[in-house]
Amino acid sequence: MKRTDYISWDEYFMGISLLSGMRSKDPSTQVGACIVDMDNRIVSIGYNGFLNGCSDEDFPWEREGDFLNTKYPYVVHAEQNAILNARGKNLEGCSIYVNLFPCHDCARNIIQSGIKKVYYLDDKYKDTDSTKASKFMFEKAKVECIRLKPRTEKIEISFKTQD
Ligand SMILES: Nc1nc(=O)n([C@H]2C[C@H](O)[C@@H](COP(=O)(O)O)O2)cc1CO
Ligand SMILES: [Zn+2]
Repeated sequence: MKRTDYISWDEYFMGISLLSGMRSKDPSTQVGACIVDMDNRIVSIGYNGFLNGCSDEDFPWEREGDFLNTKYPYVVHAEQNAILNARGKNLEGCSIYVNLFPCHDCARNIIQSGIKKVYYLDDKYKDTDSTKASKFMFEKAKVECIRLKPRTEKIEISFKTQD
């Protein structure tokens, strides 16, 4: 008889986003994104971090202070990294799973890339103009935004072996 406690597609893809976000070195917010095609194949993955080929040590993780001394001008968002990691593959009709609602900059890129669905978990910046602009653009561009309501709060993975 087949197992009944297997994880759903949504839990699987959001789980992969969360696991990817665990690679992030951002001390305050870790974000992961997973792009999936219409056949439930993973096309690309990303998380928020500094620039390829540059030492992380050269950039600040500060949230406050002079703009140039904060992370904000330098950090590449998870969604943006996922889109760019696809290396130009056609993303038309794909979905993106991201554990935090996309900012306005990522929203523009998501729309322009052809992604048609955004699955998200957290909306902690919902009162910001950036998120309001994202929602306005997604609505105009007919990109569907779906807040996932997971069945469980936690999924555990184990590296334990049986030998
Ligand atoms: N959707 C998102 N994807 C992301 O990758 N990020 C990243 C950018 C920063 O590294 C961090 C937000 O930092 P903070 O302002 O919560 O300390 O998360 C942020 C958002 C929120 O719009
Ligand atoms: Zn963003």
